[in-house]
Amino acid sequence: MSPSNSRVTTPGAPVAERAHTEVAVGILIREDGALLLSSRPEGKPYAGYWEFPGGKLEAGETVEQALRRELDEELGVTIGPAEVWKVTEHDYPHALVRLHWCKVYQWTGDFEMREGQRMAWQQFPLTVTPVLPGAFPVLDWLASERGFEGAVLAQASQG
Ligand SMILES: Nc1nc2c([nH]c(=O)n2[C@@H]2O[C@H](COP(=O)(O)OP(=O)(O)OP(=O)(O)O)[C@@H](O)[C@H]2O)c(=O)[nH]1
Repeated sequence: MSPSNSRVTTPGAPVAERAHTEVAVGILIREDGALLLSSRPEGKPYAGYWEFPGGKLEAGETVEQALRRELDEELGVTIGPAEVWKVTEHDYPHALVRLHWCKVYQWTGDFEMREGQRMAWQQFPLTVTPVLPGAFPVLDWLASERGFEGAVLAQASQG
């Protein structure tokens, strides 16, 4: 389930054509393996779509710093160590994004949806809908790591 405008890339690869927007994304994984998804707040492109929490890097930030700041701003939690696991790109009409995906197993604080978004802990198949297309490749990798072979989105959430 990888749409043609999504692709895997190599960190540090040369950039051609449109400039990329660099994005840090956190895959928060609970002890039972559940994954945290949140909905995009009103006023943003793709408002209401479900995504992994994160946001754009600011000037001078590393991916880990940006992720720590975004998760504090959006969810009110302080994350433990976060290392980049995968890098993908997605070409949206509004932006060409490069997504730096980090798995996060430790955090402190109570979840607070500070931007009016919703959150859901999800196992495969995901039941939230719709999901941002830029997240599809990573969902496939996470599912295959777990030996989950069915559709990653439950029937009702496939669009
Ligand atoms: N956080 C997040 N962003 C994703 C995912 N998949 C994906 O394609 N994106 C894209 O990455 C970009 C993230 O930008 P954003 O608008 O959420 O970032 P931000 O919070 O810094 O926004 P702002 O400061 O402009 O308000 C968007 O273009 C979004 O469509 C995902 O799973 N999580």
